[in-house]
Amino acid sequence: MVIRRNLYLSEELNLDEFERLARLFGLIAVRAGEVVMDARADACRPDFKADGSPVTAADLRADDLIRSCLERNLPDFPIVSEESCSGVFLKTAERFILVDPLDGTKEFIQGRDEFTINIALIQAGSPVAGAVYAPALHQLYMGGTNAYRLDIRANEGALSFSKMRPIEVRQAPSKGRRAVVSRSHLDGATKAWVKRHGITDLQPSGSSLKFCVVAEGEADVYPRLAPTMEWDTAAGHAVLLAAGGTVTDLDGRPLRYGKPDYRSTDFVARGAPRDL
Ligand SMILES: Nc1ncnc2c1ncn2[C@@H]1O[C@H](COP(=O)(O)O)[C@@H](OP(=O)(O)O)[C@H]1O
Ligand SMILES: [Mg+2]
Repeated sequence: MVIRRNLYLSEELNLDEFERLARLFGLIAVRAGEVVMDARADACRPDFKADGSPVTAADLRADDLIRSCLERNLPDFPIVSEESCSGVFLKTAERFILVDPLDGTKEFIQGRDEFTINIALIQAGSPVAGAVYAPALHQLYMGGTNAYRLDIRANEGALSFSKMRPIEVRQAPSKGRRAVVSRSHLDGATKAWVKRHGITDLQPSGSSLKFCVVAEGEADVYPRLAPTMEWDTAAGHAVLLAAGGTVTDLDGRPLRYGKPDYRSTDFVARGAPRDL
């Protein structure tokens, strides 16, 4: 798939800026997904970063591609990416782009399909546009003003945005609520939170897909009382906001971006259950 220069600036003029950005991020994420899938054979030989987390050739190749596409299309936007984070804290940037070129690296290495490419725009500390793409599942989620899912056929030459469908959170049932939880990082505090709220229906999932599951009304809540980085959550957060959900810290304040070291706090992502 070819991404034309300045697609963001020249096309889709009838869309508002956040919708155009979400689509541009979707296009770039799908292109990066091809790179990740091509590198899947090397996934069983990861390297390890200084913090002990795994990194594969796929992470690095996708990161290169995403950065070069973003720099061509949005030259004025600073980029913070998991794999090429310069360590410079962009506190003064009103707008910046957060990238996780491969989220769910553990799932990727283990041969599972729940891994994603994530690109989001942060404006004044909030995610205002984002795309999450799961290449092994062929599922693209985009959130700007509205949220959409687009299922991609293998070897599709060009993305057809006319086939995307709007998604929104569901009204939580009074009984039988479902929580989506981390498959690889399900910790004791999150288990206790779920138990305290009387939820027994747990859906394990890898990567930022957890936000998308809530955004499309397949689950009611995603509690995360374990560490994440801002690039893990920004794109999924944008999709969920656009679908009508919320993401707050444990005191109920909206989760914000642009913190020192890009470390997130614990959070709860919700569809529509205001009492959870
Ligand atoms: N101790 C830790 N500190 C910071 N982030 C952590 C962490 N342990 C896990 N994570 C984050 O949690 C993400 C995966 O969460 P999950 O397993 O729920 O999908 C990882 O993303 P990557 O897979 O991109 O490294 C990683 O960034
Ligand atoms: Mg990640």
